[in-house]
Amino acid sequence: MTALAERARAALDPVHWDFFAGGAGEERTLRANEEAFSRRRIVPRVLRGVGDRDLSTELFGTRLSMPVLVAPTAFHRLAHPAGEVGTAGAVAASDTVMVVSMAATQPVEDITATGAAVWFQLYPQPDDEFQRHVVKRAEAAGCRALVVTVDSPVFGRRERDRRNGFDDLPDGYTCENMRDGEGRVREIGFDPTLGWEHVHRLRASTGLPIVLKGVLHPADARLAVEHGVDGLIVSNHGGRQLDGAIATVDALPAIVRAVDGRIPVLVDGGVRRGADIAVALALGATAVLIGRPIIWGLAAGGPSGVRDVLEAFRDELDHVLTLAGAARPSDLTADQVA
Ligand SMILES: Cc1cc2nc3c(=O)[nH]c(=O)nc-3n(C[C@H](O)[C@H](O)[C@H](O)COP(=O)(O)O)c2cc1C
Ligand SMILES: CCCCCCC(=O)C(=O)O
Repeated sequence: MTALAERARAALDPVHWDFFAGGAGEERTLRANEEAFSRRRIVPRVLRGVGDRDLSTELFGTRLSMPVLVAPTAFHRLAHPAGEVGTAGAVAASDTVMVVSMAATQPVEDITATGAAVWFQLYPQPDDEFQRHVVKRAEAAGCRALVVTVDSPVFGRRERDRRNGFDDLPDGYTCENMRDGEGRVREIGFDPTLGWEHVHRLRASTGLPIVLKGVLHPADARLAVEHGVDGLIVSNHGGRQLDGAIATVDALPAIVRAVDGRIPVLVDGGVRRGADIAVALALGATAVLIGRPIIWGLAAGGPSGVRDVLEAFRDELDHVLTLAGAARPSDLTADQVA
């Protein structure tokens, strides 16, 4: 465990630590994500006159200062009283993008009011009318893209949570963006009957870019492009859904080949160091998302802890790029990963 994770663990209620840290089943996929990055080796290029580096990256009309986004994660107020608003403040200061979870514990309007660039994550909701309501609210709040999580036809078996009896937010906390037109908080629906027609309905209901999160098979990546999706996140939900699923960096190359540059491909799961980001970029990802380390920063140090995590990733990536002979993320190539 990293020193930061240890500080977070010390700050958190043990049941909440298990919720944040845990995965599904035996947590094979949770471990596999980090192990798969650890196995990769970078093959540096030399004498390339790298000079000043430029880490900035554009996604759907937003310029990010680095190819690192904050992944959607639930329940930030359980990590720190500053909650998602605190995380967003750090994201604004680091000039990148926060993907706000549908299970956020603060209203999306308060989160975008920090000035952070925000995308809104949505579990596809079986009730179309309610889903339209949530999407319109995210649009009105200024969210710049919708991230639709497609790896959760049912909720994963989180054995730590089952042992701890943790199945709901404690009193005093709610999923603030699950309120319906009457202001009542709805349960998040998980529906195994949903298919591509659901994406069509969503496409018809919003002009925002739609990014599918949780794609691991190249055939699904091809279908996503055919169905008019604007971007993909190669993700296994940080090992919280299908235990035994392929590690994300192992799935990435085939998906990049299937997409063939038609839409951006992002990846998350197990990204812990600047070298992991460089590997993902070299294998064709446009950017990565960070899940648990952001929560550890928030739990251990509040908004400034999140800022420290983001700036550490920037610093490490810049260092790795220089040593690998790349002035920009796009200079890295797949032949630089062994
Ligand atoms: C505590 C926690 C809550 C999460 N909540 C959501 C969520 O609400 N929606 C979602 O699409 N993914 C959710 N995820 C998955 C993350 O978006 C992301 O895929 C994963 O955390 C990346 O792996 P990493 O934690 O190893 O960086 C959650 C992950 C964690 C650890
Ligand atoms: C009952 C809804 C809880 C959503 C929690 C999100 C989460 O932990 C995850 O997606 O992982």
